[in-house]
Parts: sequence; C-alpha cells; structure tokens
Amino acid sequence: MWDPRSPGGRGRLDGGWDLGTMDSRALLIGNSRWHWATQRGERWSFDHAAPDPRWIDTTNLIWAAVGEVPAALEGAQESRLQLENVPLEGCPPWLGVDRALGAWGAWRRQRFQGGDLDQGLLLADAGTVLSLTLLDAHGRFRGGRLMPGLRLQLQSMASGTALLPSVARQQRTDDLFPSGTAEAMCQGVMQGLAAAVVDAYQNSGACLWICGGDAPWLEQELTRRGVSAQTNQNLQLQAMVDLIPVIKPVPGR
Ligand SMILES: Nc1ncnc2c1ncn2[C@@H]1O[C@H](COP(=O)(O)OP(=O)(O)OP(=O)(O)O)[C@@H](O)[C@H]1O
Ligand SMILES: CC(C)(CO)[C@@H](O)C(=O)NCCC(=O)O
Repeated sequence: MWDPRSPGGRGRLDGGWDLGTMDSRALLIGNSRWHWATQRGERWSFDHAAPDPRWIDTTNLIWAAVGEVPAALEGAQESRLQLENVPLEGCPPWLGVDRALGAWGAWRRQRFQGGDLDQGLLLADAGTVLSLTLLDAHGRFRGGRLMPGLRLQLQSMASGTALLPSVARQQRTDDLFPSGTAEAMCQGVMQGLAAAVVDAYQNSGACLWICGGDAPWLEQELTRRGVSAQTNQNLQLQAMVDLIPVIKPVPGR
C-alpha cells in the first residue's frame, strides 16, 4: 500500500521493463499517453509514455481507461478499475475515472498533510483536456470545468486555419506578447489555460492541486500570478496503487 509520506517515484530511467523482477503494475490509459506504475519490492516507480500495447502483460496488472482501450485489454475486465471502485462520494456515473482517482488522491494527501479543506479542493489535471474537478468541504464531488489542453488547442488552431502552423514542440518564451506565430500560439494557449485555472481557484476558494503532462509549466505560470498549488504528476497512479486491494483482494483476508 502506498504511504502518503513517500515522495513520487523516480520514473522509468532505464528505457525498458524487467518483467522478471516485477511484482504488480497499474496502467491508466489517457487520451494521449499511457501512465504506468510499476512495483519492485516495496518501491513503486511511475512513467508517462506513448501508447504501446507491447508493454501490456495482464499478469498482476490493474488498469483503468478514459482513452481508447487496446484489444489486449478487452478480455481483462476483471482487473479493470472502474469509477464505482473509487470511494469518492457524489460522482455522476459519467465522470471520467481519471478525474475521480485524481481528486480522491489529492484529497487524501491534503488531509494527511493537515492542509486546509474548509473550502474544498480543486484539482486541475492539465492533460489532453484540462479538467477542473471540485470537491466540497466534505470531500464530495461538486462539479467542474473542461476545456481543450495545450496540445489539443495547438492542433485545432493548425487544422482549422490556413495560415497557422503545426507546432510540434511547445515554444516557451518570457515575452508575454511574442511576434513569432508559433510563440504567440503557445503563449496564447498557456496564458488562457492558466487564467482558467486561476478563475476556478478564485471562484471556488478551494485549495489547489495540479497534475497532468502540462503541470510543470502551469505551476510556473501560477507562481508568477501569486497562486500556490501542490503539484503531483502521479496522483491518479498512486490512487490506483492504493485501490489494488479493492480490485484484487488477497484471498483469505
Ligand atoms: N511526451 C509528451 N507527449 C505528449 N504530451 C506531452 C508530453 N510531454 C508533455 N505533454 C503535454 O501533456 C499534455 C497531455 O497530458 P497527459 O499525458 O497527462 O494527457 P492524458 O493523460 O493522455 O490525457 P487525458 O487525461 O486528458 O485523457 C499535452 O497537452 C502536452 O502538451
Ligand atoms: C475529461 C477527460 C477527457 C479528462 O481526461 C476524461 O475524464 C473523460 O473523458 N471524462 C468523461 C466525462 C466527464 O468526466 O464528465
């Protein structure tokens, strides 16, 4: 079981998995990337990688999905973690399991740290979609906001116009009003997303947590605006690890 005091994992540094020494794994299928947690002994490591069905081995795997489910997992429904397995109250049945996992995980961490929860908790998951998920002061799902994330906004600008380019890599600049087109597209989307998070934070009064692939620059933008947030890119995976006993109870216990 995950210890809330432990720091985040080291990520996959070696470029490959050693299946022979692995205990359990958790896989969260997102809309752009697959998110992996891998156990070796007492230690979990976390990795966020391009979808690749070659890494799927259903032995000792629990998985959840909001993105497209690969054929290799279609027959492994018994090890699928669904929304109803997440002990978050008040969720509508259509809520993405990633939102429930992330918000539940952030709430537990905030409570464990003795942090303020009087005005609830707001999770900004800066993924393919920027999902804002608000829990009330009792830790119940209250609602949220959804909008396209950085990459999706850049893609839609490029595909929906004649003159705007495809911007494969994020173009960061300190200039808030850049003259270059690619830089202006990135700056526009990033400032828009950061402003959306600040607005939700101010209107909810809740404590703020952030996660997702765009969390690093979002955290910097929030700091620049004087908004403090807790960042944890492995919130959902750590919540899945915690819920392994719910999906795969140890026989006889
Ligand atoms: N190596 C990468 N590949 C793809 N996106 C990346 C990468 N590194 C950072 N990003 C950023 O992360 C965002 C996608 O985040 P993430 O991987 O968390 O999404 P996801 O979990 O697949 O999406 P969702 O949860 O919304 O379905 C993109 O907007 C992109 O700008
Ligand atoms: C909003 C996303 C895309 C965020 O990953 C995912 O959680 C999802 O597909 N949710 C289903 C709809 C909802 O949460 O209201």
